[in-house]
Amino acid sequence: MNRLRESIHDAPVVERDGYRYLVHPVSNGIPTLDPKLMREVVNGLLRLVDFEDADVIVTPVTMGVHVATALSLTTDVPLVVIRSREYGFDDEVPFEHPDGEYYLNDVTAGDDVVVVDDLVNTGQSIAAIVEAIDDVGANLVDVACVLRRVESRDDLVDVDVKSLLEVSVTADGVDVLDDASH
Ligand SMILES: O=P(O)(O)OC[C@H]1O[C@H](OP(=O)(O)OP(=O)(O)O)[C@H](O)[C@@H]1O
Ligand SMILES: Nc1ncnc2[nH]cnc12
Repeated sequence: MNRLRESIHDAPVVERDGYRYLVHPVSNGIPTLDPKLMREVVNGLLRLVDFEDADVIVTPVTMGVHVATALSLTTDVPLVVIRSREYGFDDEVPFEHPDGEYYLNDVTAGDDVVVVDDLVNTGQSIAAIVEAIDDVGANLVDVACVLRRVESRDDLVDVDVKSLLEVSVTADGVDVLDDASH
């Protein structure tokens, strides 16, 4: 059974400032995240992403962390979380993110990096992260997310993002466009 696809149809949609927000266990932490769904997500991403030679998995706060943690536990690839708080370490790299200033730590030149997030919509967040990783001289191996909203796909500049499920959130509900999760 494809739990991820089913979970999309069960997910509530709330409207916030004219933006349709899909409330999904993976991308919001509510409704309750079933471990079986999480396992399916992890197994799907393991098939999609090349972790073989990765030195580090990078994810931004907040809702990419549990996905990246599960992948780190499964692959033994260490994890770095991009924070919105400054720690002041020597190699800390501040960068502009759509949500304000973010900080990349512990990724250095030559590292092979896999970027993971729960959801990509406009791609602006991912684009900022990829630029920061490029600026420190690290190599981008793969960028992957669980859910890809396609409404704003055209805003995404020059970043190849793999996703388990492409979804469209319309006034009539949520459509699944492409499913790579099984
Ligand atoms: O492709 P974009 O349009 O840039 O949007 C994608 C970002 O939005 C979500 O984070 P959100 O801002 O909801 O923050 P959160 O993870 O702290 O909930 C998601 O986790 C991505 O990081
Ligand atoms: N966490 C999220 N859930 C649903 N839609 C989103 N669009 C951007 N972030 C989102």
